[in-house]
Amino acid sequence: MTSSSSSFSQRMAQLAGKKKSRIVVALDPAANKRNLKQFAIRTIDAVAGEACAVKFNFHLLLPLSSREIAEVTKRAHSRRLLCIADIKLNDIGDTNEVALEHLAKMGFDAAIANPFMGANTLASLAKKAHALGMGLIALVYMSHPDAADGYGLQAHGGMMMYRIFLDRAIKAYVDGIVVGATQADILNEISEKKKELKISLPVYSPGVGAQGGDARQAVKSGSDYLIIGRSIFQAKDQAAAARRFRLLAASPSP
Ligand SMILES: O=C(O)c1cc(=O)[nH]c(=O)n1[C@@H]1O[C@H](COP(=O)(O)O)[C@@H](O)[C@H]1O
Repeated sequence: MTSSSSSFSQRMAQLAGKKKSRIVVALDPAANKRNLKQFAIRTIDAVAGEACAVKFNFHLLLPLSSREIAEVTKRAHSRRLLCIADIKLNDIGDTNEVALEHLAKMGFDAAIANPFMGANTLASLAKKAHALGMGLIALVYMSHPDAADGYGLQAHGGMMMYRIFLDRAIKAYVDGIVVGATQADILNEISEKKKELKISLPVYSPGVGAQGGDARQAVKSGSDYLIIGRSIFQAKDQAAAARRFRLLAASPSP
């Protein structure tokens, strides 16, 4: 799907519209799980009708070969799911670019990066991603309990780190940002900021379910897509679990 002429954000929006789904399923098997490729393919087949993308973290990217990963991304594409590589990239420009090139070859449609790398390096990376036909998603405020230790720091001059990251993400023309579903205040603030700036910047929110975040509340606060792992792939009936979250996200609480 990387060869398509439309942007990653457009492809996500189209699939989300067609499937009436805001769900991105994180394929994060435990370290002792066997047959990882089969796990990924089975999960993809189960959730394909309920989700618009799948996300690969180091759970799969480290143990599988690049050929196996390419087979899995191909399967996902055949089931109309986009593929996001979650490597939270944060390095010097040259290294970032080599990483993106490898991910593009394996069939990824987008990658997640950390704006901590710096404003110019992030902007170059977004440009590189677009040249490869990929999207870039930037972390702005993570979902875990001590995310405030980094994203909630006050930087030099008194500005909060997450506001600096948001500013970098906007100026770099990234295709989306990550803000935890557990960060309702930040989601609301960013939603207001987007309205004020009249920009459309898709917000991807992990943290629903296993981490305690609420799907309906997150969407009400401004999440466009929900990244959900354990609550879906560990369910006995993965399709039913994905459907439940799809429907919850489709009807945000009043
Ligand atoms: O970038 C991410 O995807 C991410 C950012 C974040 O702030 N919090 C977060 O949990 N994630 C990822 O989202 C997934 C969440 O999985 P569950 O907690 O099992 O739903 C994992 O792959 C995390 O690495």
